[in-house]
Amino acid sequence: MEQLGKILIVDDNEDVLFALNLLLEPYAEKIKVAVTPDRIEHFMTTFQPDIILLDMNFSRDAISGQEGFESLEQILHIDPQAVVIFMTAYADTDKAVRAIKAGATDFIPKPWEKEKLLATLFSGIKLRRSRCEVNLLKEQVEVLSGAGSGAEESIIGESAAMQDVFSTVEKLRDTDANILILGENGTGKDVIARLLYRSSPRYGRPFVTIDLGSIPEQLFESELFGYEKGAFTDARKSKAGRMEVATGGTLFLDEIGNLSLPMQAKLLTAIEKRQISRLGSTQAVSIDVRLICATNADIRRLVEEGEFRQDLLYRINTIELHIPPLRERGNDILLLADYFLQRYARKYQKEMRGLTREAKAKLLKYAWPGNVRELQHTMERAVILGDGSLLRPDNFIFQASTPRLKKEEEVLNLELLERQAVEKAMRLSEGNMTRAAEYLGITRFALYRKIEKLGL
Ligand SMILES: Nc1ncnc2c1ncn2[C@@H]1O[C@H](COP(=O)(O)OP(=O)(O)OP(=O)(O)O)[C@@H](O)[C@H]1O
Repeated sequence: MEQLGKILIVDDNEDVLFALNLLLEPYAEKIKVAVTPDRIEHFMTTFQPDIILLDMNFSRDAISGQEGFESLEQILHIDPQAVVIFMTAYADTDKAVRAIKAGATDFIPKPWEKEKLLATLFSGIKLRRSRCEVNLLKEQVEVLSGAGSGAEESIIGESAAMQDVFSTVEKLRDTDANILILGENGTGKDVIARLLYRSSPRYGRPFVTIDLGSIPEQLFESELFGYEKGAFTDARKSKAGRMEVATGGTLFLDEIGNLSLPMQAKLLTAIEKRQISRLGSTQAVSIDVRLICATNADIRRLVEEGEFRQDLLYRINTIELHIPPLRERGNDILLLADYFLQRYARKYQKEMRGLTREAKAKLLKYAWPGNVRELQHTMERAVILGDGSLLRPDNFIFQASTPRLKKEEEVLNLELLERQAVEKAMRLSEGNMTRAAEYLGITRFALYRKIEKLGL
């Protein structure tokens, strides 16, 4: 049987309340009654009714309907999507017209005819549902209008490493698989996430981003799942969470490594059940999102250290895309430098054509720990401060001038490993050389030699 949702009846006549309760109980999800209008606000925030049956006349002034109009105004102020159906024993068309003009949905004279009352309530609930849907669509449109940003941006990359990335994106063109994008800061994970979205069957539907690195932990839940009015002190009106807004489309969770363990559990449940509940609500909402996640963290190490749930990782990494650091993209550095030079020369109206040979060599030699973002900022600074038609080496000043060791190289560097082992053994043995040598499995004499060699 079709359901009427949650109904709030506001009437001071106990017989009316009793009769309505009896009549509507088989059809309603839940019914609450308020015998005075001053209880309306309480029920609007705690119960969030779908339909409100409102008596026009309370005791103060029995026939003008004034109190009813005041209550209607109060209800619509709290929830502009509210469906309010007026009831009065003094039915007259003038008041009905006034009530509809003031925002009521319909009007029922008392005593009512059962069939007519039910028909009015059923069209009321339909209206309520479509109003809520329209509201969600409006939020989605807002999101969509922001999703195009960056669409006109070119993605530069001719190196083999980037061509690999593009060919994987191409293979994923018609799939709905969840993707995990891994890469250092500034490598272009966000750019690739948007490319995946634009080449997916969900293009044109919402693309919703949450940067988990930039929102405070206590807001994660309300951002992801939304909340009902009154769920917490500042929740003055209900709001759909990003998962709900993304429904039918794509949800991009940036910096997923920042998600706390309790939130990981909630996200996992939402993905598995394909439904969420807004904070302050017990009603489940179905969601259908394609997940793209990104992180610069070593996610497998986080799993080993118990900081990231393995089962969640399996859910989000159907396909893993590794975005190479800029220092592994060879000549792409120069292509990107040229691209940013043109862009900023246009922006700052400078007559700049390119870079000298020496400047190019300097850019190619540098390790770019901040990757494409660092190159972009470097070029912007150089264009602003530079003069002449070609940028020279002295237009580029880097913080780190020697190439950094790559992470894996650091891990495999024997001397570094030896130094760390000796330092650790000394720490554990609290300076006792015999014990330290035992920890390391070498003689005391060999340990002295090592300490000398490593300059410890
Ligand atoms: N291949 C590319 N071609 C052109 N511009 C790029 C490319 N890759 C990245 N960019 C630009 O570099 C900047 C950093 O890229 P993006 O924000 O996508 O990196 P990220 O890996 O998501 O960074 P973070 O780890 O900080 O989230 C952006 O301005 C982006 O437009």
